[in-house]
Amino acid sequence: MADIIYTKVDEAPELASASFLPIIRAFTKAAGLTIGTRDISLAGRILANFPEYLTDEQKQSDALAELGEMVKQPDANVIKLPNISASQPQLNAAVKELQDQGYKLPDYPADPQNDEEKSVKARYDAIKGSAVNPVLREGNSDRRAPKAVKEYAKKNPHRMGEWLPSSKTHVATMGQDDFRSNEKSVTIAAASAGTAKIEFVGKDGATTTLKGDWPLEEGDVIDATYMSAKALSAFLEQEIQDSKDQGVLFSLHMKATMMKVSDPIIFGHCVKAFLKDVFDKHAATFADLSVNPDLGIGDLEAKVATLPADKAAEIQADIKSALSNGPDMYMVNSDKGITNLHVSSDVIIDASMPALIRAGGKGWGPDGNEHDAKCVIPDSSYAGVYSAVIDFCRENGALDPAKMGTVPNVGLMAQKAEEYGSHPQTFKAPADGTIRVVDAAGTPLIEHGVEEGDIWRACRTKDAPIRDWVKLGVTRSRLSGMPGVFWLDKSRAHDAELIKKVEAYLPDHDTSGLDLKVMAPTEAAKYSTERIARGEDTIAITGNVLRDYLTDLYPILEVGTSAKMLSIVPLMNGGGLFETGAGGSAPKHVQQLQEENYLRWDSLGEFCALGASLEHLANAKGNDKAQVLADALDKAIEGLLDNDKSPARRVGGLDNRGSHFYIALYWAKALSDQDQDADLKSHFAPIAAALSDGEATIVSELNGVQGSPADTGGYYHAPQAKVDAVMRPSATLNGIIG
Ligand SMILES: NC(=O)C1=CN([C@@H]2O[C@H](COP(=O)(O)OP(=O)(O)OC[C@H]3O[C@@H](n4cnc5c(N)ncnc54)[C@H](OP(=O)(O)O)[C@@H]3O)[C@@H](O)[C@H]2O)C=CC1
Ligand SMILES: O=C(O)CCC(=O)C(=O)O
Ligand SMILES: [Mg+2]
Repeated sequence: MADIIYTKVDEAPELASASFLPIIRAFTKAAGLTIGTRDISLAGRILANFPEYLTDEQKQSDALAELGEMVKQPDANVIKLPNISASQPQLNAAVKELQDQGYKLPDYPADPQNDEEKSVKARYDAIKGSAVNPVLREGNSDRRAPKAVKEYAKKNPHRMGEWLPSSKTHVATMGQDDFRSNEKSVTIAAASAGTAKIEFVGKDGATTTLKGDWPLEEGDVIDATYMSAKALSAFLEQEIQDSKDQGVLFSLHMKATMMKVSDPIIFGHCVKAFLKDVFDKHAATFADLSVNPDLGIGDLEAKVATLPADKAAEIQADIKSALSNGPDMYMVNSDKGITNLHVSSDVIIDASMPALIRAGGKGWGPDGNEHDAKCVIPDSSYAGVYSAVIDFCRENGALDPAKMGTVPNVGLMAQKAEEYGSHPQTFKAPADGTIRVVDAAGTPLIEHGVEEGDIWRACRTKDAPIRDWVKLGVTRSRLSGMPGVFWLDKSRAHDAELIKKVEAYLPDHDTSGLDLKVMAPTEAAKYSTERIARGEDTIAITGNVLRDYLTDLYPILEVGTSAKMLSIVPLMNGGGLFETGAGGSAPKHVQQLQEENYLRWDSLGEFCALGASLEHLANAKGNDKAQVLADALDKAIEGLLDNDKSPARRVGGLDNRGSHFYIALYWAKALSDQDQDADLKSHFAPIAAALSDGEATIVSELNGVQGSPADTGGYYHAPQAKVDAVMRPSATLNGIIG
């Protein structure tokens, strides 16, 4: 196995890899280290799952499965870049692109008619959504802003929108009949351990098994809950009307990628509520077209466009008038008319809510201008966190990045913890009846009366990850000297079980002198936000969903983006997984590259992950050269920030490729300046000199290509040679690195 595995992904970070990976390879080779790659891109995962449709040359191994095994080994050292968590439309588009390239893949069978189609659908469904991270995360999460990044942000505060006391921006949430309010939770006792099942019992007493094999171990915390479909619809209709009455944008914020079964259904309810008249009037036509509201207005429009012209025009006019009669909608792209409800994966809560708060509580409206917004977050489990921050900003004005403290996160995520591992246990109730979890001994553990269409789900949190998470919280608090807050609500069923475990496991550690407490999420958000405003730091020790939300929320407010975060996953078996940043794969950036050959992706997350990975390698294998590389990279990162060589946003500035040149230059300089390792010093001295002498030429070669379209030959599956040609345009730099 290579010393370090670097993942091949999609979109902007993958484009960046074409430029950065050759630099990594060249630098680490000098220390005798090897870098392997594994393809976890959406296209790569599709190809790996359909070998029987491909020629031998087209076949690809299942790199995700391999990595899933690797992360359980003590010597694992994996750098994980963000990948696409595909919605249905993204999956369809990737399949289409591959088919056009000559891969004879089957279409996605929305309504499978035979065993083969069922198998195809099941395989595609497994590729959808957040299918990668949960497999690799065999450890809990430690995400924080590196010191150099925080200091840079204080000296160079990013722009924050103004928060006015008159802002009408607010969060709307159900508060009843939702996942939070219906939750029940138990910790599995020895007598209940074994293979549990999930059943639906109809009004007539007939029992159907929804899931027959759910292995539970003693100590696991399980919880189950449901959201009432009727209550959800009524809530959405009321909030749509209220947006219109208040004259604020209507927006829906969810995580249809991670919560890939439940949230598309909730999204579909919202599409139907917003276009209620259209769905009522054209019910028969929509049934013929197999319109599925869960796929969004984008899919609806595509299906309507296949109708005879006059019918299509009639429905298109009805959709248009429904959109204009309703409240203004929060837009994904107002120039192109793409609304919040076009595709469920376009607006993802972890990124969308912080961006809105950073902008002073504003979202983009259909007129291309910023407006106050109603932020609909149907389930009330975590909605209060955003309300607390919004309320704080409304009362106190925007937070000041020049003075703010920091909120690092210790997140419980190992082994598919909590909601983010729940999709195999999420079901839409087939009829009125009862859904229940029955343990191996046949005893019902949890049950709920449900109505047809209700969304029911069960989550599991394993005991070993909880212990590890408590330990990581204590360790981080000790090392950083910061107080830590466990964001747990004793009035919520699942959290109450977790609090018992936290109380039981904390005494295993030396907590003397540490300030550790438990607070409900809304209070914790208020407390932590008040503290950052005063320049004070507080570790948020949270469950998996809040890990995801807070590691975008606070970084985006503190340092402008979550791309600059250090994101470490100490694997439970001793290895290291180093995630880059905390954000996603930034589709907008790819578009900009295609249109004007400019990539504004900031690879600082990759730089930080590489540094942490090298340091881990040094410690785990006693490799001194790896430590020298890590220390020098640290200096290079400081240099990059101090000299402002991160990518600018627009053509004319230094882009991603230019920032890679500077990291190489500063890294080589730091290596030739150090005295711990004479071999590395002498190896890098001429490289540093060549890079330094070539600076003007290299920068002009890199920047010279900007301004006209770039062709990478594909979006999901671009030929490497084409990507390399676009991403490595400086012959001078390539010569030195090569
Ligand atoms: N770990 C993972 O694998 C993750 C994957 N995803 C996936 O990523 C995709 C897009 O998600 P989305 O919610 O749009 O979030 P993104 O983080 O991709 O985009 C939000 C915005 O954040 C800014 N941004 C993010 N990263 C960087 C960076 N490195 N450099 C500069 N700016 C950055 C960009 O802002 P601006 O436009 O202002 O430049 C971008 O448009 C989805 O498929 C999603 O599932 C999402 C989160 C994590
Ligand atoms: O895996 C995903 O889909 C997103 C992950 C994410 O947003 C995160 O871990 O912060
Ligand atoms: Mg996230």
